[in-house]
Amino acid sequence: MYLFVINKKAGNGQGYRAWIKIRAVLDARLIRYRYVFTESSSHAEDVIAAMLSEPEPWLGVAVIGGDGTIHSVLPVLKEFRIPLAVIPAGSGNDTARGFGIPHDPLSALDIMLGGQTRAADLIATANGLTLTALAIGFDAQVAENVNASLYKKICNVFRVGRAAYLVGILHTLLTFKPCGVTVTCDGNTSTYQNAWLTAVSNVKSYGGGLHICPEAHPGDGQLDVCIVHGCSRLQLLRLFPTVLTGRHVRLPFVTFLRGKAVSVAFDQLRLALGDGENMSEGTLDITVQPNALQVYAV
Ligand SMILES: Nc1ncnc2c1ncn2[C@@H]1O[C@H](COP(=O)(O)OP(=O)(O)OP(=O)(O)O)[C@@H](O)[C@H]1O
Repeated sequence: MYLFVINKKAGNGQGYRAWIKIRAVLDARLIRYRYVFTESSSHAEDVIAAMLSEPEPWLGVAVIGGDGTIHSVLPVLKEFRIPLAVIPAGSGNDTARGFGIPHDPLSALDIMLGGQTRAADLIATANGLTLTALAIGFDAQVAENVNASLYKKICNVFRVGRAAYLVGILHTLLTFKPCGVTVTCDGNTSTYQNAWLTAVSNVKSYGGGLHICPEAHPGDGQLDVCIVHGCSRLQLLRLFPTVLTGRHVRLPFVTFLRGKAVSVAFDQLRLALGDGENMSEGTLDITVQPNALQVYAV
């Protein structure tokens, strides 16, 4: 028995359209499933926990939505030890990208029905679990601005979700001011002046395909950290096209760290997002939870 969790709003309605296609295939192939349309993160947690408590032989929870919807089910999947299947229907879809899951809903369904799972680490903070990446500082502010914007909706209509993040970078550059950050990684502490962002990542990309930590692997038991510091606005602007391909690793104002426990303290209050969802605004103590989740992937 599979449980489908559908966020109709994800990707500006892509969630619902994907579900219509998926349901037709499930019915035609006589696959046993149940489904639920969730309204919010808290609704999802409650309703999924109640359903998974029923004595069914649950094979997996398939999320039809974006990274935020997946984020909402992580605690319950971890608790019940049920594998996650991803049917990408959001605007960013970095979870799908990180696990090599195709964008087409029926191809993604085939990955789940293929039955192969991979162990994935989770990123843990006092405010909850994250699967893809924690974005702290400028990158979080970009995502926050994008989520609240009209241009995200327009880009989703034209199925160019990534373009919304590029507009968001320009928008955020106009107001954001860098400050110092102190990062402790597995006990080693360093301070960086004029820091724009610190990303703590489990997969290579965030923000709809920005390869912020190109060496990250979701099952390696490690957190990959990228700190961008000591550069001008123009240099930051020129950094982003290079992040699309991961070429920013060569830039002198980009520092990478890797470890199991990371603490990030900006000198000023900075927004932190996990999987694109609001996590906190203060110092973050972050640890990796190795192999805490199974994900259907090839
Ligand atoms: N389980 C859920 N059911 C319904 N709505 C949810 C759920 N979890 C989160 N949400 C809300 O729906 C919003 C959109 O969902 P989601 O983040 O999955 O799609 P997206 O923003 O289009 O894609 P992406 O996160 O991949 O860029 C979230 O930001 C959150 O406010």
